Amino acid sequence: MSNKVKVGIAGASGYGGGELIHLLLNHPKVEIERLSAESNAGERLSSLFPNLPDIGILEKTSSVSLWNDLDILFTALPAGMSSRIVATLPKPHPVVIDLGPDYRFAKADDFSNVYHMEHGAPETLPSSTYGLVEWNRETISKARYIGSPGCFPTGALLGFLPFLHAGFLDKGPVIVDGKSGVSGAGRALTQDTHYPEIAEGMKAYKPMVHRHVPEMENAMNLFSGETGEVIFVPHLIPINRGLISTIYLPVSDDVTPGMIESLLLKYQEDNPFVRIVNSPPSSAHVRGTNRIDIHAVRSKKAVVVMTAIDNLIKGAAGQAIQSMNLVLGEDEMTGLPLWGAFP
Ligand SMILES: NC(=O)C1=CN([C@@H]2O[C@H](COP(=O)(O)OP(=O)(O)OC[C@H]3O[C@@H](n4cnc5c(N)ncnc54)[C@H](OP(=O)(O)O)[C@@H]3O)[C@@H](O)[C@H]2O)C=CC1
Ligand SMILES: CC(=O)N[C@@H](CCC(=O)OP(=O)(O)O)C(=O)O
Repeated sequence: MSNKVKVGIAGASGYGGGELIHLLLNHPKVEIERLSAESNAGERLSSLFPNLPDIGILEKTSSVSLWNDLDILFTALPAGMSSRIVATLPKPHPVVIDLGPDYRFAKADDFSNVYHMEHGAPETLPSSTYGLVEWNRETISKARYIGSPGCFPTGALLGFLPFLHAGFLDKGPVIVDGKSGVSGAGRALTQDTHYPEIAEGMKAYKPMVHRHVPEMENAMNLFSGETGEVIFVPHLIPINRGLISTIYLPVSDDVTPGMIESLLLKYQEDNPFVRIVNSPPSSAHVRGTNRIDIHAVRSKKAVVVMTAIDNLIKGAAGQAIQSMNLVLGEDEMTGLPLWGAFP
């Protein structure tokens, strides 16, 4: 009998779910036991993802018995769905790692204010935590429910938190300019992500009102104690994968380039998926990896921090597996790609 950890994936027909399967097939400690979908329930995995092997038929997410005897359940579902599934599961049930937003806020009201819906299982929130691994390892390793961060908050928080934590921020807001590839919007067709609408053009969307603003502000407070404003404007750019964040941080005069360099080198030393690079990072250099590349420059009154991640890996499936590794007591890098192909 195999002594591998049994995992299930709810939402296996989407981009997040597909990337989880791709990565978990190369993970030495786990066996993928169950896969589910909604409109695609009944389809074979390889007909939905010809890049993946034919490992089974996707069942209906709402069949509760699917998830009972697993060790880990990944949910890659629209907002509100994973907590509704959790509410139906008899206890004890697997540790739940949600790629969506249901477990990103500690309070049900905060979730409801941002997502305009009820939380499906508020009684589970005290056993949950935010899955930003580099800043929350200890708590993640003991949590029952993990809310993996959104893709934009991942790229931004991992870039600006070291500076805030070190007390370098001067008065003023943190400004984040985010640029995401189209897979960030999920697999379902919409007019905004339809090929002619997005190819050969770029645009900002939801300036200042994106749902990732409260998520960033909440995590900023949690991990650095700062309560300031995050000004965030996301942009959709015509690439499949990749997310770039350019962050403008007002800093006091006594923060020298030498202090910035030592801070970032220590950050890299402590975090195996953080790489400090000596020129602005490219989405092409992190594609297919769980890395975040970071570069920072000092101007007269600010530090500009530039980060690049693969939105489907470090921004979603890879980061969720990094959390799973902590829950399992494994090295956090197990089964995760540090380097990728280029070009
Ligand atoms: N894409 C990204 O870069 C990132 C995504 N996320 C988050 O991860 C989650 C999944 O995103 P992503 O994979 O991109 O989305 P997709 O749209 O690609 O996939 C959504 C999945 O949810 C299923 N689904 C849709 N409606 C329902 C429903 N009513 N009940 C149950 N299942 C349903 C779909 O099933 P079917 O195909 O059968 O309809 C599909 O498996 C979202 O919460 C997203 O915000 C987080 C970080 C980054
Ligand atoms: C390009 C694009 O559309 N990206 C998505 C963010 C993807 C993500 O991380 O969303 P969740 O917070 O729901 O997990 C957006 O801006 O809505």
